[in-house]
Amino acid sequence: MHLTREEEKLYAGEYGEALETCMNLLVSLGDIYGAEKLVDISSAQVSGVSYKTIGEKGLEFLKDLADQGLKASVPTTLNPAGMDLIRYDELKFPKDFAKKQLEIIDCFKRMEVEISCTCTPYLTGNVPMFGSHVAWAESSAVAYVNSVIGARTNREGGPSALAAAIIGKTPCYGYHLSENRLPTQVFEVDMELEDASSFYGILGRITGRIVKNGIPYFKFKNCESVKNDYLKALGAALAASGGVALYHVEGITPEAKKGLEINGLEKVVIGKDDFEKEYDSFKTSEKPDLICIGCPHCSLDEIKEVAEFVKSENAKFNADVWVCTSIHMKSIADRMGYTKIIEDAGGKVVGDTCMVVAPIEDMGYKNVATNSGKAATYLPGFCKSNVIYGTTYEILKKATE
Ligand SMILES: C[C@@](O)(CCOP(=O)(O)O)CC(=O)O
Ligand code: SF4
Repeated sequence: MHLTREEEKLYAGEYGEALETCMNLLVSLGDIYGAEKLVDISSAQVSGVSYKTIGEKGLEFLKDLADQGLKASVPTTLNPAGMDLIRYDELKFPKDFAKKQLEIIDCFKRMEVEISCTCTPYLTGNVPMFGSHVAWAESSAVAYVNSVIGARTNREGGPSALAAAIIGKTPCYGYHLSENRLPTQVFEVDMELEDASSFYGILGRITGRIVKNGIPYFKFKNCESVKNDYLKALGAALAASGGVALYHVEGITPEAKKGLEINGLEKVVIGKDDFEKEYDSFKTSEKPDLICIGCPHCSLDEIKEVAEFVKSENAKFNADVWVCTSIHMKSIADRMGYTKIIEDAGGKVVGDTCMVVAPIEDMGYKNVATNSGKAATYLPGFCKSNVIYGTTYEILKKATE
């Protein structure tokens, strides 16, 4: 890989061992994947924040970097933590877990990483420009920023995104190069799109399994009903059930709008039967003990939908309801009165964390209802939960029965 003189110095340890370690990680990755050079990034999104997912080893690694005085050199946001960083006691997060989680957060703070703790940084100020290079971790955020925004990132892991944030560069290979951003398979959705993010979660689960780590190109019938929140749900499910980092939607996503060659690609038609089969796989008589909305983290509109459910149904929840979001979005929901409506009905607007990275299995939750295709894919493995799947309305309704 070609390095500039300055990069060579970093690599040779002339600016200290800590920066050398970061540089080493980036150059090794670049060498493995055949990058010719490093490229400047305009932002980073770092994952690997929950004590549940990184454990003691991860905490020690972060402490070591922070102790050596390393700092992010580009705007850098952070993935969800394992708990609400304000209300962890009230929400009954285990005390020793909370202590460790706060230590992790302290490390990131010292490294000047924004303690945003959200997987939807593109809703809270980390919005790269079309075509710009970034180093993002968190598979749903990667899918969104590549596909909906048209910025360029590989599916980074926590350490490589952090190293890129510190150096301000990432190895230029994979999705950073135009020739690797072309569709590999066409999916024609041969039915009217439903006006629900759970529909897109199912679509993402089905097509993700087929396309694996390729680049799907979607053809939809009634594109006008597609909202950003639905693309957020689609990308998240695609990235969880397959290894997708980028997808295109005809007439909607920016690179598809500029025109992409799809002649000669294999075409798969997805219809009602496929959806029914997938919904059937979740049929269960279990009653949920936790109902979770917000994977990926809720937009303001999605929080409003829950508040409107409460108002129109005059709802009182008799199971725990978590509406997971960023503290940015929560503070607007507080102002708009949505939080009060939801919490007066017995729900909680939970900041900074989610049902997957929180230690819900240690908090006594077994049967978890979700409207997210991604959460439905990860809950059994990450949290040993049984999954109940449905639209926002359907799963909230279960909390009132
Ligand atoms: C499951 C996931 O959304 C959250 C866990 O990630 P982490 O703990 O931030 O590494 C990660 C991912 O899909 O990239
Ligand atoms: S599991 Fe879902 S809510 Fe949690 S960090 Fe990943 S996308 Fe966000």
